[in-house]
Amino acid sequence: MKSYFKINCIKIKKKKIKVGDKSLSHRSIIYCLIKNCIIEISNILESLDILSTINLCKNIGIYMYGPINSYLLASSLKKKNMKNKISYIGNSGTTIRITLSLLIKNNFVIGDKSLNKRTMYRIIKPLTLIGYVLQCKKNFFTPIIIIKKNNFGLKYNLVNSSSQIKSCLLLSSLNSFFKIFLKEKKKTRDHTERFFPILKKKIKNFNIKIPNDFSSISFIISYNLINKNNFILNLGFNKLRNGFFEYLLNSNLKIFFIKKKIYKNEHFAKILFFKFFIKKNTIFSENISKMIDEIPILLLLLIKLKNKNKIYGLEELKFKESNRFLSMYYNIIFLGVKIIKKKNYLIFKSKNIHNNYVKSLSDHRLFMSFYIGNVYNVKISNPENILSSFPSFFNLFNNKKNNYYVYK
Ligand SMILES: O=C(O)C1=C[C@@H](OP(=O)(O)O)[C@@H](O)[C@H](O)C1
Ligand SMILES: C=C(OP(=O)(O)O)C(=O)O
Repeated sequence: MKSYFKINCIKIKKKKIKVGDKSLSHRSIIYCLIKNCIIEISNILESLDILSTINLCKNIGIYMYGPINSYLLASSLKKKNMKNKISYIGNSGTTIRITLSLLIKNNFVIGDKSLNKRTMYRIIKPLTLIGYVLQCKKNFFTPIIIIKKNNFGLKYNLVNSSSQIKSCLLLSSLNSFFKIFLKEKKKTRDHTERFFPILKKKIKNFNIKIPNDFSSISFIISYNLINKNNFILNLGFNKLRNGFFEYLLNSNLKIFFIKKKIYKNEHFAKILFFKFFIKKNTIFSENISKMIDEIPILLLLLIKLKNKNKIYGLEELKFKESNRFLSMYYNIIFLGVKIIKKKNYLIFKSKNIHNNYVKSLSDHRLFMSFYIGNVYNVKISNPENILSSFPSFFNLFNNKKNNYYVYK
């Protein structure tokens, strides 16, 4: 009663936000490749990365209706007979990494300029140990084609903390007689594992409701914290993905859980956020895998809130849409912030930001982070990047003070 009374006394900004979780949207679609079933997905993310997965599945022979109004219906009860197809998957690393083991032989997967420069060694190596024969470009770049598939067992130490590699191997073992044992150095998001009990059920009809994407919501959280607003948000709440949230809590963020529920093994929450003072300084490497996609916005939030900070364990940032470790470093330096780069960590001390240009390359999180960092008078390149994960971004934050330019 006491807390309800307090909530009624503070000014709250409410806005209905619908931005389905990217990781869960990818996974819900590809379950049709594993099981013969009909899947109805609501609040699916309608972004370019998800359209890449949809495209790939259609190419393999899955019937699909949508996405329309964040709704998608997929059926694999009767498959079209399509072989030797070429699937273009844009710059979606998750699409290729989690579906590769499910593809049939002689299907080509090709990405855009940025994906074609991201090494696929991290999945090709373990898949080859399982018995796959794959062909790809020099340096393990896409296009990739599966020549032969054997599914032997495997005991594998995941040296890279990556949920994409883990999911790829787990999914490859699904239709196999042999077992796969994986050891993770650091725990990573477990959406794939959470869906396994549901897949084992003998029903042919699933309904999946996808929660809002915590990574996209982190931009909204940061924007409101910078502007000192109280606000309520609905979001997905996976404990292996809420490192950004835990960091804010440890830095004295005050929150109140209005609602919590579990649906199909995934956690949903409605949270009221209010009051925030930064207290903490160092972020250690054991926390990074839980906030891997939120690092760019966290860096800008800390810079904006005038803080001195160290962030360790950033090696995995080098394998994203851009080498985020370097691209964040160079862009921040150009804005006049004192920042020191060591092998895998950054130390920075914030101060007022200069006017300058930011190159977001082909990286959606870079564009959105610098935009929310509210660095007025800074020109940010390639606004079209937002289409990868957050197409409604400009509906929520069009402050007309930021400028863009196109960099080719
Ligand atoms: O499994 C997933 O859906 C993802 C895992 C993460 O990548 P890594 O597995 O390479 O860390 C994350 O950065 C990506 O946006 C989505
Ligand atoms: C790294 C990301 O995605 P992907 O690997 O699917 O390109 C991301 O969304 O930040």
